Amino acid sequence: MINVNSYLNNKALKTFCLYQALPSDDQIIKTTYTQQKFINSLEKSEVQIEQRSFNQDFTSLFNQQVKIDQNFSNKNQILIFTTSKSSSQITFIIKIIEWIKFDFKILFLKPQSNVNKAFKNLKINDSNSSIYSLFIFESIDLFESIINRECLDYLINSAKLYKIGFIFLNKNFNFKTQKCALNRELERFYVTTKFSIDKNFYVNTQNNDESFGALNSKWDHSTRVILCDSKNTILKNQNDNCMRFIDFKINLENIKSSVILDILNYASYERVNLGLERFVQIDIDDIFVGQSGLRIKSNDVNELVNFQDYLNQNYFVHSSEKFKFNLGFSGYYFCSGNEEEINGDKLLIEKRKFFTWFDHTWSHYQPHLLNSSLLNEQLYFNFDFARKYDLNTDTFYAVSPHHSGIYPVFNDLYEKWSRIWLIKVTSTEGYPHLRPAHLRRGFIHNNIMVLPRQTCGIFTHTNFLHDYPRGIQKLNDMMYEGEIYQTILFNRINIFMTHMTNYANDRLGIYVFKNLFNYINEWTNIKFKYLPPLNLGHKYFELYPKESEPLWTNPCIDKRHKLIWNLNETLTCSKFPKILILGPQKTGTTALNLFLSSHPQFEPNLSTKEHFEETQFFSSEYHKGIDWYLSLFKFNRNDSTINFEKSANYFSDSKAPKRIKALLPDAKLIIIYIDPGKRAYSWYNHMRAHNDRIAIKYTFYEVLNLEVKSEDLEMTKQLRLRCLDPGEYAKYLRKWLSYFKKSQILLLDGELLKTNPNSYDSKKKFFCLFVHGRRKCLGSGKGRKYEPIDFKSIEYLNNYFNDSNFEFFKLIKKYSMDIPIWLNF
Ligand SMILES: Nc1ncnc2c1ncn2[C@@H]1O[C@H](COP(=O)(O)OS(=O)(=O)O)[C@@H](OP(=O)(O)O)[C@H]1O
Repeated sequence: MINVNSYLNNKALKTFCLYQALPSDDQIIKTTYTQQKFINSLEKSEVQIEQRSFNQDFTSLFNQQVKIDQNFSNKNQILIFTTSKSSSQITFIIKIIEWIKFDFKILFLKPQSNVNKAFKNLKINDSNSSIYSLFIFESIDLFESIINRECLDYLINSAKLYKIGFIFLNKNFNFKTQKCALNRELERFYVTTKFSIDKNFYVNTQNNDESFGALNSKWDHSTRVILCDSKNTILKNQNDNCMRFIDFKINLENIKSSVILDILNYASYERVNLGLERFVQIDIDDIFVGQSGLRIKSNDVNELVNFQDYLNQNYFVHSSEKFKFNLGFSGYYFCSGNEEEINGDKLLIEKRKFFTWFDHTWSHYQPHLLNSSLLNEQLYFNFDFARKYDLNTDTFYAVSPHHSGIYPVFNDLYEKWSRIWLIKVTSTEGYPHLRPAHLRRGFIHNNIMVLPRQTCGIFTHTNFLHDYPRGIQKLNDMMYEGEIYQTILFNRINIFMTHMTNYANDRLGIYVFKNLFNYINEWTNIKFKYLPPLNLGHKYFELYPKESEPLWTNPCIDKRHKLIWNLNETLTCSKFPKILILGPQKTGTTALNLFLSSHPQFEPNLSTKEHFEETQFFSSEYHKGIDWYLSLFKFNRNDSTINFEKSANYFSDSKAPKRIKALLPDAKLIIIYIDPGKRAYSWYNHMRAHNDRIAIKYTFYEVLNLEVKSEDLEMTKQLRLRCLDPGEYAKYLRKWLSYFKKSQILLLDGELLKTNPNSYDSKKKFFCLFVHGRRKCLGSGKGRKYEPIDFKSIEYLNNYFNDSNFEFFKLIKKYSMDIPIWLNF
């Protein structure tokens, strides 16, 4: 047995045991555990961790498995413990958490799991303290089955102090929620029980333990949510009767979505909180577009104005801005219907000041199908139309037909929108994909904010109640607790898409929003708000700043995207590279690039003056978009040609793994390793060769030890970091393995790449190719001649990289990858 004090003072242990929950060493010592247990727990790995973050990874939960990502910044993470991916309760709760955009992690546990190891992997420490607000267990049985659970128990002990709530799901209880009623007095929750609590409803009456007395007896409006522990095991030895434990003995799908929000809110000590405000913008696309017989007439226009008033008087009562329908027009079709419809168009223009207006292209053309001058025309003609009829287009907002050009982005549209219409905000249903709708997100590209757009069950072809696809009941179901209702409940900002014909004929647009708003008003305390599009855009990215940077997905694997992408002969799916050489820098990546290129089946990216041989797309050039990226690759001559690229800084770039995963999920990745000390020295010499002031002025050893003048310190630190950091191979390899399967990654020993006999050039002192009978070596910038590394630096580097190399060694052993010759332990 080791001395507990010294053991607990060990930094590793602090991080091991959810340090966020441990305010001081004194308190840590209260937890008693033995060394053996600790060691055991580290040995066995029975747990997998999946990191989920709303803007990091859009593929739905079960499409891919992302393990251990230490790069979590969100403070209000939810940690989900489950045995399987297929538990319907877990799937359901995850969908809601994704919908409301809270970050979460999933711990996959085997029954009887040792959870300590998983907690260690979560690497929770001082700097990311209080990261969790809620732990959700698949069931109470799973919770109880966890062995070696010191950390978990400690966490429970300190749950109240650190405000971590617990929810236990259980699928065997069929629960009805008729007794729910709205309490208007409560600001915070949507639905609560009205008067007294029905004990069978929320509170488990079996539990008579005194420690629960306060919870059970003091249940009232202010206690708010469910607290119980049927088996009386979790809280048994705790004196804390105020912990927020929630045991769901219900089937989640049977309870109201608003109750689930209440519960998440309550259990997380209000940190999972969407507030009650819901911003709603309703676009009416295709104004003036539509077949004669289905278009709006005068009475439809009057009805639309009346309905807008009705919404303002009844539902947008808390909004400082008056709600206005946002009308997307195509001027070319103005007055193109029958006589009654022409009057309708004219009346709409007469009533123009009641609404806001936006460009929907002059003749409803899809921008991606137009060349530059036609696109100009489309935008200018509509612009002139707006001026002629004095339309209120001061919204900085536009939407293109069929979302064309918005996502996948068509740079020409973005550029012309900005220039001609001063557009700053748009919306689409297509980012990252149309389905699943709850994962739709926003992004900013070329200074245009792209907001997610929601559907509300009505489309251009749904104009009559009697022929609503699969019956009107289907539409009603969507409004009453179904998808449209949930859309408003779970999205703080909603932009709905409707069409002109939805306000003519049976006026399904009015039918849907009247009933929907009424139902929400009756059953929740939601406060509807309106903001003009530009302000709404700012609000969106204020709420979700992490979404601003786009994550490009591959249009070739999404049918809808493919249809509205700028596909032509030079831009085609086969151009996407299938192999990426990731680096790190100075390991021989150029040599490998050359060797591969000389093979007739492999085609490297084109080099241009601007970026030489490396595209660096997934690191620094990402904002240029995929059309730019693809312009750097040749159109494939035949099916067997494989495009590839090498950008040696991808390896240690923090964003490259996520970006490559999103665009090229099946790519093969090549990583080359040499002794990290040699790599560091090679980089130093590379910088000297590029006349870097610091590298010229100071020796390698001085740089490593920061033995420099104070005015050079900052720059030397940067150089030192570039020398050393990419050599921390385990750290980066682990990250790549959290995004890609092991089978997609090829590790190459850079020393072998140098020494593998092919044709050794005694002058160059490296292997060179023979192409058409002539020797082809790499240029003078590769395989430089410089002084051998000094002994003190070698010693320094051996020391510096010792732990990291050992980690790397263990990692590649664990994944049964080849161990490089230079790495021996
Ligand atoms: N065949 C052949 N010819 C020349 N050089 C070779 C070859 N094979 C591997 N090497 C080693 O590659 C080192 C340069 O690595 P990179 O090409 O990855 O550098 S870079 O990051 O692209 O700048 C380069 O580093 P230096 O020796 O420091 O110049 C070489 O050690």
